Amino acid sequence: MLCSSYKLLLRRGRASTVLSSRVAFTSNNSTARLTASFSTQARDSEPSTTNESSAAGKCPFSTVTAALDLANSSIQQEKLAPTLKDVPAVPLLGVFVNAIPFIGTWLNNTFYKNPEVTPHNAYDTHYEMYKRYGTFYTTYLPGLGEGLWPKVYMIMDPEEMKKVIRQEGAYPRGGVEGLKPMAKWMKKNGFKLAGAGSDNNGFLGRGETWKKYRNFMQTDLLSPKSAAGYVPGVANAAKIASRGVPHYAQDLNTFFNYAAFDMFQSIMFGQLSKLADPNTPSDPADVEFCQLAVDSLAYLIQMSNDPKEAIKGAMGIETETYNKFESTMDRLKGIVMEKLEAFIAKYERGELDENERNSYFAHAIQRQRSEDSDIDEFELMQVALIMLNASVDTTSAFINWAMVHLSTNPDVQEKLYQELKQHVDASEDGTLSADMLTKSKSPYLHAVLRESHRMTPVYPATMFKSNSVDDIELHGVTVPKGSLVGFDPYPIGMDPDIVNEPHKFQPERWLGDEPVQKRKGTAAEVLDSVMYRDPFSQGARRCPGSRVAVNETQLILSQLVLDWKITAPTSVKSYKDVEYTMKTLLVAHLPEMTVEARVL
Ligand code: HEM
Repeated sequence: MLCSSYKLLLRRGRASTVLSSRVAFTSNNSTARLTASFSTQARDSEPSTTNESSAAGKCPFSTVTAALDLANSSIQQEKLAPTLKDVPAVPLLGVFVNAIPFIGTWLNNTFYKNPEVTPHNAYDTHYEMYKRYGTFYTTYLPGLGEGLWPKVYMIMDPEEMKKVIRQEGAYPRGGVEGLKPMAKWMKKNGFKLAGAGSDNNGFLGRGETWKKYRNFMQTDLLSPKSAAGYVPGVANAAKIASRGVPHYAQDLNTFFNYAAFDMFQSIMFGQLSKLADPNTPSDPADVEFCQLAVDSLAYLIQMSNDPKEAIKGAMGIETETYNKFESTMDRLKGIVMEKLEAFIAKYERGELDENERNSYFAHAIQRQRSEDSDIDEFELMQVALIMLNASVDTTSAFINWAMVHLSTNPDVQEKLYQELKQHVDASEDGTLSADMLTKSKSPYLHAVLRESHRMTPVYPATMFKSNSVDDIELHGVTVPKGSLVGFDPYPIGMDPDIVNEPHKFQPERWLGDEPVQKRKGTAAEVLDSVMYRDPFSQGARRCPGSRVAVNETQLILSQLVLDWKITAPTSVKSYKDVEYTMKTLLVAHLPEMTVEARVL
């Protein structure tokens, strides 16, 4: 769930073509120097945004200058500090000139030349934008930006993004804000989470309603201690799930959705749903829920990403996609509410077992029933529904990409196996524990996930924030209060001027202090910023499920690597041979793998 609507402009693809010329970065032999690249030289006054294109022509339908012709690119002459560039766009549809009926493609090909966006090319598109517009540009994304010109400032400098976060105020903008159809569905269903009056959009908005439910939701979930408390249950769920992998070798996408579901069920209810192990019975309602969770969010994101859908939605039109979304959510709600009611009844009868009593939901019932609580039981169930809905294909998307890299880099998989094996060999019962997964105990495991995030983030732009409090200076440009600023860390991590052999999966880049020291003072230094580290965003809206999602990912990958040697077919040599589709996030299409048992 997240930066949903942005996916628009920027989707998919392998960043197979890379450029050596770059805005904002200057090369000193092979080493690009940071000093210049991210320096923020103050300007006397706010410049108008510039489109430094060599204008193939003026579009007859707008005042916008036509897009940069790459052959005549002036990028090489770019100054040291990034100059704000402006992506050519049309009113309402923004950069999606193609979406204009009948003449859109001609118009775009002739004048605008904006990259075509498909559900399968986010990585390529993001890199292409970097190539054309550098590290600081304005783009126009309906469904994300607001109004006639849905403007979004895109930046890549972590220190500049921190300034935006500091200007967010008490009610920061959330990635979920663009999910208007979800707010509509919640209202139709009488959810208090939907907010009311001036606090419209509730949990998805930026007011007291968000704060109230966010506080309730993240308690017992987000702190390191709370998340660690769920590790034994998740480890158990992962161990059972791992048994199912040979059965799902042809359909690992389903396997990881089931595994993510199983692991989160152990957190939420302290129960073992065992969907990923076909040899144990499972509840058909759980199987149906998994599919509904994946489908409902995919429809939701599709509505935010498709400019026509976004505009129709803003006009109150219920499209075919909206209707599909609504019926999927209705069914999902039916399943979830029944499950929650059954759990509450069991709680009231005092029949929960020890694992269930220690679960997130059992604690949440206690908190909801405490004297100082301002949450009623229906609100509690709404919070749980949102969490359950967000817990399946977000986590599985993250795991999928790591599996792509492990299965195409057997040496990495072997090294990870050796690291993990020494821990389980030394343990009493051979079970993975929270202690084994710390960075100091399992540095290679952490490095594998960091490298996977660099090359194949679940979405290239990790956060969209608004400077709600005041105007702000970004790279010397005054950005008016209330602007939307997107942070796009992906391209820099894939730039061969900054990262050696960026298409090679090398966890060693993140091992120990030496690589960090080497990056210091170079353009690559930004990669060590906390802002570049993971896909969960930053600030008060950072994903509340981030810690448990990381634990789940580490546990299932570790268990799989301990139990099996998993190898991609020879036709899939690296992540570049793996297609992907934008759903809730970028979902890698996992190929059929060879699964061989390890002998412990
Ligand atoms: C690897 C898996 C996951 C990724 C990559 C991910 C990523 C994100 C991101 C980027 C955001 C937007 C943050 C922002 O607005 O700045 C977000 C929000 C959210 N995530 Fe996650 N997430 C994951 C797993 C989960 C899980 C397991 C849950 C279950 C609790 C969850 C629940 C939510 C909720 C409820 C929000 C909205 C929070 C708010 O607006 O305050 N996510 N997530």
